[in-house]
Amino acid sequence: MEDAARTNVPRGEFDFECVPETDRSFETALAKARDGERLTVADGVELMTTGTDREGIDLARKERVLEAADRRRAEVVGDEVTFVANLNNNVTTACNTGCLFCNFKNTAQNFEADSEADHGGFTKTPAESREVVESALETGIYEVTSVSGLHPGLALDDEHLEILDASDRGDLNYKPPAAYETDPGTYVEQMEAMNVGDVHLHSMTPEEAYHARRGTDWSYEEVYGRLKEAGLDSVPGTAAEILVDEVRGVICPGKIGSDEWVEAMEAAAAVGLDTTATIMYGHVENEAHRVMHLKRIRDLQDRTDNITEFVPLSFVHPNTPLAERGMVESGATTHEDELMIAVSRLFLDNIENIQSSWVKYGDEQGLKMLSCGANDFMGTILSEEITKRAGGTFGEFRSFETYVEMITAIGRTPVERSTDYRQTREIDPADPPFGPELGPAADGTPLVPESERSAAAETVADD
Ligand SMILES: C[S@@+](CC[C@H](N)C(=O)[O-])C[C@H]1O[C@@H](n2cnc3c(N)ncnc32)[C@H](O)[C@@H]1O
Ligand SMILES: Nc1c(NC[C@H](O)[C@H](O)[C@H](O)CO)[nH]c(=O)[nH]c1=O
Ligand SMILES: N[C@@H](Cc1ccc(O)cc1)C(=O)O
Ligand code: SF4
Repeated sequence: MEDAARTNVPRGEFDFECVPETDRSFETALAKARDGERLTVADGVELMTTGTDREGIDLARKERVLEAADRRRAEVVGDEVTFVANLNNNVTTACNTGCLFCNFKNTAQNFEADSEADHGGFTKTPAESREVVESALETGIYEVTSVSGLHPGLALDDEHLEILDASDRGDLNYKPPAAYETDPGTYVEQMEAMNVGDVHLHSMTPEEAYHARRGTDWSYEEVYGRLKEAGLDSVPGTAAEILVDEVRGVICPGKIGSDEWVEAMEAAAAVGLDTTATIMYGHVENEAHRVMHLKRIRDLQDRTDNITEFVPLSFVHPNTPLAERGMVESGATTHEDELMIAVSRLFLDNIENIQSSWVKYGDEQGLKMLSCGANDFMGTILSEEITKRAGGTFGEFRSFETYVEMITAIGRTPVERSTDYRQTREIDPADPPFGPELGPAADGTPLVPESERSAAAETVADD
């Protein structure tokens, strides 16, 4: 009875050990933040809650936190707002991991060759992935981000397939690829397929790397080493969610634990790959969990120094199991979102770039975040499935023109960047047209996504 009640309690009523209580004061924490001193978790909690001495968010205090973060942003990275010309290419939505915040996935059984189910998901063969990337590359894109469901037929490479085929363990989340209507190939084959013409391949989250070594004694170094060989350039630090196991136990009990996530990220760093880091917040967790997560990321970066950006991902709730089961009624409020960005900037003194996601916040609030501590405004992405399927409504593409217009409207400088931020190009707003120039096939021509390209061609044909 108690168990059932607990899994259905609304937001804020979970039985967590970590709670936002401290013996510090908001004023002391803010003074430390303004002086650039390294913050403790207690300091971070004071800032994130605008003081544990008061109920709710104190709006005057919130403004002071945002101001401190905005000032820090200006000191660390100046007034430039960066963005990248990239494409999302998700390989498959088949996944049995069962994360309760996710509506991107579809039950893998529905993808089997003999299934009649109309599941609405997709799997791409390596050849299909290559086509998507090739076509985007022609338009001037130079990064492909690829994150996918943990398809039971996906293995690292042929050697991994052999190991999985020979195993009689029933707990490996494996079924031979031939059992599925569409064969996704192996991870290595997908990397090789997407590694077209100097494109930067940003793929294989720690959760995917875990899937790519299941049933073997291979280390994460071994796995990331082979993937790098196949063309992988950097690793998306998603699957982090909240790196506190009592929260993971509620929202993603099927996922790797926090320690293993960190282990995989360290391995990626050890083989010379850059990574990003994320937090997905605004579901069942509290402010203490958010700051403990930041601490784990800061500690990791102290050791690896390979995290190029931190990305707060605000939970999108409408179509998710968490919402459907009545475990949450909404995502974070705008005030919480702003504090999340600001405290990330102040707490993560060893990560230069804080990303504002227009997918999660929309244009207006996404721009506001650039004055709350964020300095990066994501990428063009061309297609988006994760947030859309969860019920997000902010679309799937932003053109360079839109970026330049938005960023200049808030008095900041638009700057095109490479995935790793090592290459940047300031854009002159008085010199249109605007298009990517940093990639191999990027000659400044404005980007037009595939859907609009065919629509435009039809219009011409109609005339
Ligand atoms: C959908 S997974 C795909 C990659 C891989 N299956 C994994 O879990 O790492 C990528 C990330 O999307 C984010 N995500 C999923 N559902 C979301 C939602 N409803 N709102 C916000 N972010 C979400 C999570 O942070 C998750 O780790
Ligand atoms: N914040 C979101 C991102 N961010 C990733 C960037 O687009 C880019 O790949 C990264 O900065 C490396 O250059 N991507 C999404 O699809 N959705 C987001 O909400
Ligand atoms: N795929 C993630 C976003 C993401 C991807 C790559 C990153 O490096 C960071 C964030 C989402 O939409 O939720
Ligand atoms: S977040 Fe990733 S692992 Fe979890 S259900 Fe969604 S696709 Fe699967």
